[in-house]
Amino acid sequence: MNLNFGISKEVLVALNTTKNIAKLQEIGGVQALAGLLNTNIRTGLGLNEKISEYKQRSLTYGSNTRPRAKPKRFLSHVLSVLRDDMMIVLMVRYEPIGIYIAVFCVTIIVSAANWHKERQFRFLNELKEDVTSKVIRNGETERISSSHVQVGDIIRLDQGDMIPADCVFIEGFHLTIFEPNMTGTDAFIQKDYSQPFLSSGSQVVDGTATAIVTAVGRNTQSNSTRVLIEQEKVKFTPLQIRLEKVSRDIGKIGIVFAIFIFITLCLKYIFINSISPSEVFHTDTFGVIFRYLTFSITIVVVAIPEGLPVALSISLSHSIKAMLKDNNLVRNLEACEKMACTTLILSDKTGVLTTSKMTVAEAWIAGTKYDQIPHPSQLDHDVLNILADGIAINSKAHLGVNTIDGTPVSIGNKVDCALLQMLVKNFEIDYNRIRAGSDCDLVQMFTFSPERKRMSAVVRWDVENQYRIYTKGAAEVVLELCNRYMNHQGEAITMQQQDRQLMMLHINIMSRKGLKPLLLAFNDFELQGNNNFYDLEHPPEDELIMVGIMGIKDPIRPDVIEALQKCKNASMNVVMVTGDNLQTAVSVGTDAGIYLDTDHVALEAQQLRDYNEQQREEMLPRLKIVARATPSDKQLLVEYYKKLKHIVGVTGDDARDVHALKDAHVGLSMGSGTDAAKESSDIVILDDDFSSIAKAALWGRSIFENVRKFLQFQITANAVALILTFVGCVSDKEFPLTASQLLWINIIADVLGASALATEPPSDDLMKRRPQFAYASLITNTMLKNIIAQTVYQLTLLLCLLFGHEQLFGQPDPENDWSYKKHKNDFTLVFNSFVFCQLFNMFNCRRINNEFNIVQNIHKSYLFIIVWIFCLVVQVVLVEAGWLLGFETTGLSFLEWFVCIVFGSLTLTLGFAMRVIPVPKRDLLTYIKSPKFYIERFKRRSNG
Ligand SMILES: Nc1ncnc2c1ncn2[C@@H]1O[C@H](COP(=O)(O)OP(=O)(O)OP(=O)(O)O)[C@@H](O)[C@H]1O
Ligand SMILES: [Ca+2]
Repeated sequence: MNLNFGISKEVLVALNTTKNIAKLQEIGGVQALAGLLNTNIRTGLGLNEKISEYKQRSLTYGSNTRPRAKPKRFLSHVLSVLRDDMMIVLMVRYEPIGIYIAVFCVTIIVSAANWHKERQFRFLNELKEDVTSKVIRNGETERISSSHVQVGDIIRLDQGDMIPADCVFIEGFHLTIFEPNMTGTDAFIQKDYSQPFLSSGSQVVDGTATAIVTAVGRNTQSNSTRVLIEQEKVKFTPLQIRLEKVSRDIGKIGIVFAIFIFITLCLKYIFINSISPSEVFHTDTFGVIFRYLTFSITIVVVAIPEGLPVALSISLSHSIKAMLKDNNLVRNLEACEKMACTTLILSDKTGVLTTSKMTVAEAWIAGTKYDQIPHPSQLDHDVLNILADGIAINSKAHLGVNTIDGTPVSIGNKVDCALLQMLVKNFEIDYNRIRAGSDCDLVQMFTFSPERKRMSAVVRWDVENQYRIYTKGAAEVVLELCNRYMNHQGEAITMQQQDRQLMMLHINIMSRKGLKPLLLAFNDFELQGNNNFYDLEHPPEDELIMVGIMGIKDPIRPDVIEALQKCKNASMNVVMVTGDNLQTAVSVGTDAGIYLDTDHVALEAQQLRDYNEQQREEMLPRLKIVARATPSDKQLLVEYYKKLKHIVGVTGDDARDVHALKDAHVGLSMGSGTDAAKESSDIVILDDDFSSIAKAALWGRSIFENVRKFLQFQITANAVALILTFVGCVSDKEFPLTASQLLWINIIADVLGASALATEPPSDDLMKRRPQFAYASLITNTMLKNIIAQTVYQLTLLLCLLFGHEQLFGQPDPENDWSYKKHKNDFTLVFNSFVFCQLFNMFNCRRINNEFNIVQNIHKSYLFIIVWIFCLVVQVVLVEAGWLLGFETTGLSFLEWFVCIVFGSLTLTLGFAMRVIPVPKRDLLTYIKSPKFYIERFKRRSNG
């Protein structure tokens, strides 16, 4: 027990973990609980709660931050790179200083890349956990960061909110929460006095409530288990897994090469020096053999494309950062890759395709149609009052001002905000006065749901047992519930068949203009025997009196048309799924450019549900618009399209969209949407804009593209280096490239190449292609063509230099040629030409789809330029002054430098020539199956 509070942390924690109501009652219920926690269930933490007391609170009960693993420090990254066994082997041996420099460079660069990557993802994690909560403090509702929520805080929960900490229900209407369960059985649960315990991390799906916080941070039930789970799972994206495999396969080839080279070298040594078996273990021989071993290991290091996973990581983290600039917050790494493969997007209309800046454009009020909002003097007093009361009371929205810059902000449902705006601006009525007024004893609220497409509020009159219900909602739905309408004088008139038809006509006219027709109605009724309204399950929404229809305009976003066109070019289908009626949807869809051709289909969700499977399959490819849809329809659509082998992206903002968001390959939630939706999504579209989705696809595609660019570069360099070394070893040249040179080449081919090519900004051409097939070969035919051509060219060239050096340049004259120092000159020439070939080929690899402009957008690839210049400078230093560092090079003459540069730049010419040679469409590498496949097939054949 402590001094300030009447209840200990342990008791509170136990209360929520055991969900023990008896225990709560023993304490004396929530009211008493609040007392023990020095708080008030209506006004929240009090004024006298000074800063020191807030501190005392968090000292006693903890703070609401999620426990997390400590970030790895740079040094531990360095150590984990050094732990790489092969590096150690290279270091223990006495070697010229050059090798240490090389090892040092690799270590630092790889560690830096890993460290940077981890920081990036950590930053993202922080962003994605940045959730706010509404608390009542000093009687005012405040929005604070969830991490500042304290035990004893009274929090306000509305549809879509995330519950920030464990808490106990105080009061509310129809609170339904979605509790993600550790056992995987997620469930919707009704919460009230009988089930008052709310666990942190749950989402409010329906209703509203206030609750008192009882446990925060690591003391909450979900967090104590979550930490364990988070520590366990190291999740790789599918592409990462594939690249690991590619990397391993290439590594295996390298090992085979290395073993072969090792044996060849040893045998050659033994033969040439005709060493007898007894002399093999002689120290001299042993030293030589050990040197061969180190060399072979170097070959393995070169062969293993360590840069490949690094390239992907760099590309991923680079893309994620760039996507954030484009207002896409990536919550799940895998989503970036999947965005590249997405073939279909199920998009909401409101807010995504439209601006969601809603206004009332037209109205039908009490029997008269107005082409714009009427002046209040045009309306009967009673009519105006009922209209205003209905709008003010039957809504949870607010029009506020931004405290910082004074701009107006609207909080809550956008339709409701549009109506409030009309009250304030056109009718000059203060909705807050109505809400606070004596007429407004709100006893029950039936919040809006996309299924019911309407909402209602019930108020009690001063007169006993007299109540009034205000209902508003989708016009044709609420019209069904009305049997009377108000006329111009404010009298309730029974609705005849022809009246109803006329109303429908008005609704249709508004819809065809792309407006959302919203019907407002009310009814007075009596409820006998002091019935408790909290128990009322179904709202008394029948026999309503219709007051008016508001045509609400929601303009299309200006850049959406272009973005939709981009998706079309990229063969990404867009299907609009909306809760609006069919006519409104078709009108908006046509304007946006979704629904154009005669074979496009627009239908209501009900129709879709009624179709049989065959009808559906026939219609789905042409489907463009689904109207009157509920979140569960969205989920169904995801399922249908997945069956048709589509990679489906789905947008969602409502708490009820969580299932669709989770089921889809890529769940895209809206920045303005509910926390629940965000929590279940893979990408948060911060600005809600559809064009950001198109950009996400572009970045996703660019990841594949960049990995491929690097792959082409790396494989060429590897193949040439390995074959060259191999030929050198079996011939009389022994080591055409020394171990330190090979390591430098390794740095270029791996880490530097990865940094240069994996951070390339995407070109717009990417969005002119079909979506990436998720399991398409990573090496396309075009790449294969380039790899083979370059390898053949470079090898021919280098072997000519290696074996024909003297024929080409003549016998070096020791007196004139200052650079002639050792016989190693010809090796230096080979080394230098090799590096120059790679440097020029790096340009070729910038564009791997036969594009001719290989310097396109080069000014934006700043890392490419930096890396390239860095390589160039280091190379010149290594060649001209490398011997100082023990790098086993000699300087080159001007002629030799010229030759290296010309030979290197010829790779560009070759690259251009290759671009015109056509290749078959189907990836050749897909024909090559793993040995397992052939074994299986052989078994099948021999069996059948
Ligand atoms: N606050 C509200 N009060 C009453 N009725 C509403 C309200 N908001 C929307 N409606 C009605 O319910 C219908 C369906 O709304 P729903 O939220 O399902 O779709 P939406 O969000 O408008 O469209 P989308 O699915 O494209 O985002 C709307 O067409 C409108 O007529
Ligand atoms: Ca390597």
